[in-house]
Amino acid sequence: MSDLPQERAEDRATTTTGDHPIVVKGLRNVFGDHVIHEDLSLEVRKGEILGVVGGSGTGKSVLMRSIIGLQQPAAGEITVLGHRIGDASEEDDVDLRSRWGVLFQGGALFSTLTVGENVEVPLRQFFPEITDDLRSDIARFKVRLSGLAEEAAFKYPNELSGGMRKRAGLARALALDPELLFLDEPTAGLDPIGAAAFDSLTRELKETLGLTVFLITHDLDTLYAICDRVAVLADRQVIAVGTIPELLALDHPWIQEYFNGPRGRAALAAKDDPAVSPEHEARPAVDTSSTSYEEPGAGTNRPGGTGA
Ligand SMILES: Nc1ncnc2c1ncn2[C@@H]1O[C@H](COP(=O)(O)OP(=O)(O)OP(=O)(O)O)[C@@H](O)[C@H]1O
Repeated sequence: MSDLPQERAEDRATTTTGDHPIVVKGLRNVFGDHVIHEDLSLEVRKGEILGVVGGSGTGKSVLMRSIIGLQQPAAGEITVLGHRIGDASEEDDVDLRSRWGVLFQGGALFSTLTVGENVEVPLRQFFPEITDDLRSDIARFKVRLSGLAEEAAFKYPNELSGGMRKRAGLARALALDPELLFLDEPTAGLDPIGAAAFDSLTRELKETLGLTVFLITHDLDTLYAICDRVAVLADRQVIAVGTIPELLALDHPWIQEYFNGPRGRAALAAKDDPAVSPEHEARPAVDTSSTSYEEPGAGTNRPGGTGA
């Protein structure tokens, strides 16, 4: 293991869950005889966007599912917002689940419901007492907050572009004003302009809403553009956590290949070039006044072809 996680292991002794809304210790996940995680530990800092990277099949999604209680680990302790996952009473469990939002790969929208109705699903589930009108108003607000025109609330998922579906999934993830946002490959399948716009939206929402974001991605541009730190999964563990410069200083072969390979260097060059950085988008990422269905962020200069 590199120096970075070792330092973090020492930090753990003094960790308060207030500073670290997500704390994972000694996690083990196994499917049959396939060990996915072994003694995996990770802490997510309050208010950060933590990028989670690793080769395909290293267990990024399984880690996320373990944190949100959808995957029962074979061993280990997961504490989210001060509550031990798996140990909470049913009431605490419901309270906890209302404090995070999740954008699954592909959006996971109900195809027979409109976007607005999709956003209303968690509102109905967790706040059954609110009126139909208020629920509908909240849903339309979340749709706008996610950078879609309000009219998109009345569309079905199959009437939307891939980028708009991601935003619709984001609107649903934001339905309950969460403290934690989990994003599983949010820019996968988006064109470079749509991906850059989604990155900017994520950063802007994190800052305006005070979110802590756990973001699984293969997209190097996303890592450079918006992540405060990056956690690297390899060899069944989180082998390092740090800023990209900190990770680049490590000599782990996968980290070097990932960040210093041709795509990594291209993403770094793009970040350092003011002409192509996300701050220079022609349109704001969150355009709550827009009434058009045009993909938000059109006019960005994100370079193409950098998704790993
Ligand atoms: N329910 C399950 N039953 C059996 N094996 C599973 C299950 N869920 C995940 N796995 C296996 O666990 C491993 C890790 O899967 P996971 O989806 O977390 O990988 P990942 O790092 O997110 O990959 P990718 O980057 O390709 O999305 C894979 O080998 C996968 O086949």
